Amino acid sequence: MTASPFLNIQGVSRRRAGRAAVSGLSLHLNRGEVLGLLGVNGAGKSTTLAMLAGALRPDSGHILLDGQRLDERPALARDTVGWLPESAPLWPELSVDEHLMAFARLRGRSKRDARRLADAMLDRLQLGDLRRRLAGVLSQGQRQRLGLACALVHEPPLLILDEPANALDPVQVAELRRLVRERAAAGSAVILSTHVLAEVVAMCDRVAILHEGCLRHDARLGDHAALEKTFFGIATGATP
Ligand SMILES: Nc1ncnc2c1ncn2[C@@H]1O[C@H](COP(=O)(O)OP(=O)(O)OP(=O)(O)O)[C@@H](O)[C@H]1O
Repeated sequence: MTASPFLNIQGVSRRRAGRAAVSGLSLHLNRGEVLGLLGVNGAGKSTTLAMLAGALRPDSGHILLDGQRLDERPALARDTVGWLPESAPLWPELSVDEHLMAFARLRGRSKRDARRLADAMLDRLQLGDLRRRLAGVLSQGQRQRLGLACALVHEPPLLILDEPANALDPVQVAELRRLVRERAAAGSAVILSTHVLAEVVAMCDRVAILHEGCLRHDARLGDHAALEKTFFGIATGATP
């Protein structure tokens, strides 16, 4: 008997501003896997990720995490998911350290546990020197790193990253790649959206391509040239 997938998206649709943003999406992901979600602007990537994080409700269809329906267990996303949205939701008047403590506590960790996790994350993302700095005065790349740290701090089994390399310098992009592979090796399922095909090749095991809200491709990753051909075929309409 095959075990059911950790993340199981079953025929999910969602309209936004009167138009179909995601249509009948079915997709699954196992622990330890890294899935890259690709698509042109407006393809429905962020809408999909927001639904997985429990921040948007599907109009129809179901999302199951570890066999449980997200819509029936409101706390499930909070406990299970780490989400870096397209623009990291930070409080300008809180410090880097206060953010990490707040996120770990919001995810149900004890004060002592939160302290341990926050310290580990400050160290891991080289944010130690910035720990007392207010989020409101961080550079764009530093804010992105803090957003990433907030998504990761409670060591979530499902990690959802919406364009995680945005604003990061090349050193931090390399660190991001290591971090993603590390989380997957530790048993997390990771789904990330990006516009950079090289990021998918560097980080992912599988790639899914959305076009006009519909899943058009879901396969194990080939090389860069094969991915480029598939992506442009779908994006330009050359692949029917
Ligand atoms: N807050 C919103 N209100 C209304 N419509 C929205 C909103 N956010 C997105 N949409 C619409 O939903 C559709 C899918 O958008 P979405 O942001 O999911 O695409 P995306 O693939 O993430 O795009 P991008 O690569 O540009 O970030 C688009 O038609 C977009 O205009």
